[in-house]
Amino acid sequence: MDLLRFATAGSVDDGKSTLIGRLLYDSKAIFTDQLESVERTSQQRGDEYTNLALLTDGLRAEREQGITIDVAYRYFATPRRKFIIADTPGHIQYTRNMVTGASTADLAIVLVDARKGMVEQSRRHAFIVSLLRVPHLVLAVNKMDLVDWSQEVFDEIEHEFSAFATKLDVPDLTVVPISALHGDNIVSRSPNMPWYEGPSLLHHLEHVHIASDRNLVDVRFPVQYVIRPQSLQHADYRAYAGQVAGGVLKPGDEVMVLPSGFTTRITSIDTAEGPVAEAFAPMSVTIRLEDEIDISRGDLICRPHNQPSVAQNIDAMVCWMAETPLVPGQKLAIKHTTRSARVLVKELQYRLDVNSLHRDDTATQLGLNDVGRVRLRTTVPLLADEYRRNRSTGGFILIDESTNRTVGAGMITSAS
Ligand SMILES: Nc1nc2c(ncn2[C@@H]2O[C@H](COP(=O)(O)OP(=O)(O)OP(=O)(O)O)[C@@H](O)[C@H]2O)c(=O)[nH]1
Repeated sequence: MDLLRFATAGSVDDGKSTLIGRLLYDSKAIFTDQLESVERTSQQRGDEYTNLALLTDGLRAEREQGITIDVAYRYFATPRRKFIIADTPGHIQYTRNMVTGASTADLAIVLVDARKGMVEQSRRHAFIVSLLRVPHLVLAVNKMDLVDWSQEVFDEIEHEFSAFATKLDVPDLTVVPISALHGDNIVSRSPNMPWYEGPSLLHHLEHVHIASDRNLVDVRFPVQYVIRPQSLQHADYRAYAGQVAGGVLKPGDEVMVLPSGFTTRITSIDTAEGPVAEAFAPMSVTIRLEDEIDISRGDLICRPHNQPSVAQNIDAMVCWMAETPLVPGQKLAIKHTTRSARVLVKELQYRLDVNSLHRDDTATQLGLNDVGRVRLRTTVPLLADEYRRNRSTGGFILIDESTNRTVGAGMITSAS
């Protein structure tokens, strides 16, 4: 069954937790005992309705014990599709959380409160969705019950948001009026808003076409592990494990290994479920090759006539996620696909104002949650594509070597 990964974004209290709770509740993915405890707590608190946010927040609280991860993943399924929700807490360090949650998403839902309309954060969220090139964007105008299900209010928000989205290069935008609390337009079309003719939110999530979002053209297989069994019996066995980042690989295909440049052929492709006749993104597979070539972690398998850049000069858009600013001259560690290196920040070309989309080329640093364009020089070459071509081989993270914390996320605009 096909899988849709999506992320949610909204300002505090826009109703993100309630929406996720509603989707889980209505898709019956909730364990009965968890549900009963939520119902009990709601009653104790004197809530008029079962407070679905308690469900999400309860799960979230569990996860927050585990410090390192900022994003919680939740799963649910309908007969049509499986879903993974990247649930990112809205308040603190929102850019960082959003980048983490949305970087691998097929779709992002930006929530706004119908009473407040578009606020600065809505613009920022939409901008980050476009920067990360999440292929599908949904604007969910929530709390329609609190504006009397008004078409006028909805139209105005839709209009304002669409106007901003056209400046952003958002390929696919759907706008849905909902009430997460009452379930309107979540699973089925709401009788309270007969003027709305589009799909319910879940219907859209189930039907949005994602198969063609994948890059099936450029074969990219960053090697994560070299598997070499110890036993003498299998002394000649060697296989390369990793996740396909692009293209379609098949046994018999001629391939090139970078950076060495040697060519050979694929003999077989294995998965946890056994051998397969072809592999494509985002499958995790083990590949065997005809010739014994010296390959190590961080190398990349591609087709001889379709290679990524082997580059040390990287121009990229960077979302900065640390309190201490990014400044030219700084040295950082970089993680790009399965390869690690160090970089020097050579130049900050401009900082982008996410509200006006204005480029400030007098900026001398990037602060927490800032986005800007930088020029980097790496210690070893990266096997890189432009982010717009491939989100895996075009993306990277920057790490502060003294604290080992992720301080930035980057999208490559050019590599040479
Ligand atoms: N009337 C009404 N209230 C809603 C709706 N959706 C959410 N709320 C209420 O809005 C408040 C905030 O909802 P949450 O789901 O906790 O908001 P959130 O965006 O998840 O907030 P954080 O988890 O803190 O980021 C709660 O009191 C909800 O009951 C809605 O459709 N209609």
